[in-house]
Amino acid sequence: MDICVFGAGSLGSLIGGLLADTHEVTLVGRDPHVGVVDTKGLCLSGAVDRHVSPTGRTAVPQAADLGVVTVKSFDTSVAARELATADLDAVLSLQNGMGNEAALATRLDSPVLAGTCTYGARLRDPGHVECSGLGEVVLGAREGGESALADRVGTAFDDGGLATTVSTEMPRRLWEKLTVNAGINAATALARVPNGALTDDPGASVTRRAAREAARVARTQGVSVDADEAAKQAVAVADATARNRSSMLQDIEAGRRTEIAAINGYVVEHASQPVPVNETLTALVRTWEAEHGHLES
Ligand SMILES: NC(=O)C1=CN([C@@H]2O[C@H](COP(=O)(O)OP(=O)(O)OC[C@H]3O[C@@H](n4cnc5c(N)ncnc54)[C@H](O)[C@@H]3O)[C@@H](O)[C@H]2O)C=CC1
Ligand SMILES: CC(C)(CO)C(=O)C(=O)O
Repeated sequence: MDICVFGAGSLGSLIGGLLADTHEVTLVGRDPHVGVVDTKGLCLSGAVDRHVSPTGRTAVPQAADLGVVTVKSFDTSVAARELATADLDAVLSLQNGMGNEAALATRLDSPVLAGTCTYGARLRDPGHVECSGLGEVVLGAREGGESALADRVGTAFDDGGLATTVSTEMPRRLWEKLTVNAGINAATALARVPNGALTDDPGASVTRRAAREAARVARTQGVSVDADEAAKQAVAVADATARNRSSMLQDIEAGRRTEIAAINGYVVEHASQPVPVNETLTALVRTWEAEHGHLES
């Protein structure tokens, strides 16, 4: 399969790198990283130890069987505009946060698949990405149901050695991931603590309440997510990833824009009843972003 990974930073480089021995992979990102990949190859380290040779470029190729989108959620619209210039048989988002698939589908003619990813990745140097943890990719039709296309992409990922599950319930899967991120990311970022700090009160109380609020909003959107189960799962993931610094904490520590709008901000935007914990977390992260010049356009 000819695969174009658009947004070859940490996650895109890891996923593209893992697939590069089995498929024709092009990493689309920014120099110096993609330039080094194209001339010297890509080194995978950490939980995976491999040197692979995907193509690296800064612009979208003319055509590919599959476009995999791994930009941060706030770059999805720009990514869609650039991907629209290519002839793609399908597009798959592996991003965190909600709204990415809809943003892609409204701008692209290609069918858009939804996906979640629990592999951990961190770009260490140009041409070098570290796998900070093995996980799995779950993918399927973005509105749920059976999909021959999802089956084909799932088989291609499986053949490439990625732990992959094809799901007929992607709306629920995406919301379940969102309840976890709503419970963990902003709280750890604001408190400047690893995920494990949220396994006991007072932190766990914030995590449970934010996850419950998100689950309730999911139900108003017609997606059945149990609030108590979501609360338990968010704390369980915080425990299972206790030593992780969440992606939002890493963004804040690096002075980068965060994905708050696609996580707690999405919960607030789609709530028909007050969601005070998500409102507070969103406002405080946005306050930090305003102080650091990341006002949303
Ligand atoms: N890093 C991880 O372990 C995981 C990340 N995710 C999610 O995956 C997404 C990506 O996360 P990361 O890889 O950590 O972010 P990242 O910032 O390392 O990678 C995104 C890359 O896209 C590039 N990019 C953005 N717009 C571009 C454009 N127009 N043309 C070319 N390149 C462009 C950026 O330069 C950057 O290198 C996020 O939604 C994140 O929440 C999900 C699971 C794990
Ligand atoms: C599940 C969690 C919180 C793991 O750190 C994550 O997905 C993130 O950091 O974005």
